[in-house]
Amino acid sequence: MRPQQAAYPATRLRRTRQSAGIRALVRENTLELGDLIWPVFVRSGEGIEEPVASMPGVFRRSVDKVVEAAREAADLGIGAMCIFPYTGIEDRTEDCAGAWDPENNANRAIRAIREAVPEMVIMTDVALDTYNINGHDGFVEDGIIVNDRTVEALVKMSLAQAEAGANIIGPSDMMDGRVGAIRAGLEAAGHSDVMIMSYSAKYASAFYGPFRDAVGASGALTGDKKTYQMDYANSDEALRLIERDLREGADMVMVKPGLPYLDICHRVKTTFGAPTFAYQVSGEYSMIKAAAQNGWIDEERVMMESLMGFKRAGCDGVLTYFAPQVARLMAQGR
Ligand SMILES: NCc1[nH]cc(CCC(=O)O)c1CC(=O)O
Repeated sequence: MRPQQAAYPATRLRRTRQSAGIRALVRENTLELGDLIWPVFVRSGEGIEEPVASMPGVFRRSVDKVVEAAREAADLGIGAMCIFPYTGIEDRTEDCAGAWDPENNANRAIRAIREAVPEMVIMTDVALDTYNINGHDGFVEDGIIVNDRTVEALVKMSLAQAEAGANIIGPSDMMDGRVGAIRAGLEAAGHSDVMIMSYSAKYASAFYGPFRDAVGASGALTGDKKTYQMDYANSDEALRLIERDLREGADMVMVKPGLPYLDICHRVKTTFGAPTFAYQVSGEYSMIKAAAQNGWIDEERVMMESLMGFKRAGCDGVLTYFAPQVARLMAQGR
């Protein structure tokens, strides 16, 4: 589409910017609470809300506190949450068996939220890094990340989450063939309504640093994730990954990180027209928080502007740690 317009002064583009009411009439995009998914961190214990040092305003909560937070979030109008477990180094193993334990902290949280806040949409994270002794998303044999044995484990992990009551399974591991295998596993187990949001175009990014602190992976991780997460110099490859995952049965796809990858979001949405999400990751959140704490930027305005950027790029929704803050701002009618 090419806009047709008369020459100045017949066209003065400032006319449609002259007042708040006019600007509202011609506004092209909107941001609603229904677009947001709130990532939360769950840990063991009771009555615990432990701040994550590198993510101001973000906590690791015990299951009872996650349920409380879910209730408050729902009352504020947040419709979806994504559950990430924190695992200390003492509970990490080479065989990652905690990942498919029905009683792990993530699955206990899913069950408790499903019970206490039945309307909440619950998304999960599927990858071995939060249970792995070495912090990697797949099994490591002789220093190599092994694909197919990892995929079998990811299917078991997904099934345990679906059993616990998850609505959306979120494979974030970047192994090949996992979406198809998880879909087949869900169908065979009678979970045909459980959805998959694939972290399809997930880049090997330094913006995940604070998250790895939050889940206890920073100390554990040996090396980097470049043999499975994407090279940030590539974008055609992102489209191939998205197409592959849609063909394997992904209901929704995700680009991650967010702000430095809006070009990818736009290409994905215009190419495939599938439900497209971006993850505004921990490092993006912490950068905004840190600059605001220094008094260098206006936190609320930068938060809203960054989130609208995702909508403008074509995203249907965003995973963001800002979700409760956005909800409180909107509750004040701002
Ligand atoms: N599979 C793990 C996973 N799932 C979500 C994030 C990052 C989220 C964030 O930074 O906010 C990561 C980290 C990683 O791949 O190392």
